[in-house]
Amino acid sequence: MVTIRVEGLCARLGRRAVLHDIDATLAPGALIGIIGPNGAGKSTLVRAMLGLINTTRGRVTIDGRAIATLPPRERARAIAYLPQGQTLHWPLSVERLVALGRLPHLGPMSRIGAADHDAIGAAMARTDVAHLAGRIATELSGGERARVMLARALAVGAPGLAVDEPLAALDPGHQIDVMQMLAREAQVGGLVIAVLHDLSMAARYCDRLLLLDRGTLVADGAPDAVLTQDRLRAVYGITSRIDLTATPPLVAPLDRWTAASDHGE
Ligand SMILES: Nc1ncnc2c1ncn2[C@@H]1O[C@H](COP(=O)(O)OP(=O)(O)OP(=O)(O)O)[C@@H](O)[C@H]1O
Repeated sequence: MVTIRVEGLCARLGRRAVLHDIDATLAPGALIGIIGPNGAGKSTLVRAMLGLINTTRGRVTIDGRAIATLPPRERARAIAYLPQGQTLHWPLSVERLVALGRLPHLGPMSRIGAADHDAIGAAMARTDVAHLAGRIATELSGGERARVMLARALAVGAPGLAVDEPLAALDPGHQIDVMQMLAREAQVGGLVIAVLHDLSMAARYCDRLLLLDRGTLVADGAPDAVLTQDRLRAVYGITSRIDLTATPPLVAPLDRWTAASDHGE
């Protein structure tokens, strides 16, 4: 089990202040969605939680230890990370690519063993890529590649999992598979953090949502507390239809908000 604590976190990228005074404790056993418009700072927050960028103020701890002091391999074993829209440069087979997820567990001279093979096989089965094992990863479709990269993250077998836009490029069936898989990871005690743009999926599967707007955490709570029409209008600039009591819950963006929207014009 792993807990991430973010206290008064501020971050700059280049000359731009990107995160402003973020406070949140992310405890195990929950699927936590990070939502917000393009450029709001979602990926930056995830990267800051993993110690992958320098922060200007505040601190991040993993199980009470400052992230900046954790050796990279230890951090990688604690929280597996699927970055947004990775490009592949090397023509590796799918199986070898997924096997890279085991690197944080291997010493410089050690070889992959039975436990590693089990983790690789299980990760490929869970992301429905076992049938692609022998294919060259650079020759896959966008959605197939996305699932292979997710398999690599799962193969780590870490108690924490941070995935940045895991649904991008996936067909509806595989989107549901991935969200169900993330929810199951959380149910068995994992800390699962997912950057999402699909608000219906976020409402349906996440236990908690963090809503970012221009680098500020403007809402943090259960989906029904966070996803309101007023908030979506203020943050995304849209009108929406929201029915969180439906099965499954629905959040449908309708239109760009304008002053006329409030008068039904
Ligand atoms: N290397 C960089 N130098 C300067 N600014 C950057 C850099 N990388 C990102 N930014 C800016 O930081 C802000 C936050 O970016 P971030 O990628 O965290 O947003 P996001 O919420 O994940 O967006 P998206 O939904 O588009 O993926 C944006 O305004 C972006 O333009």
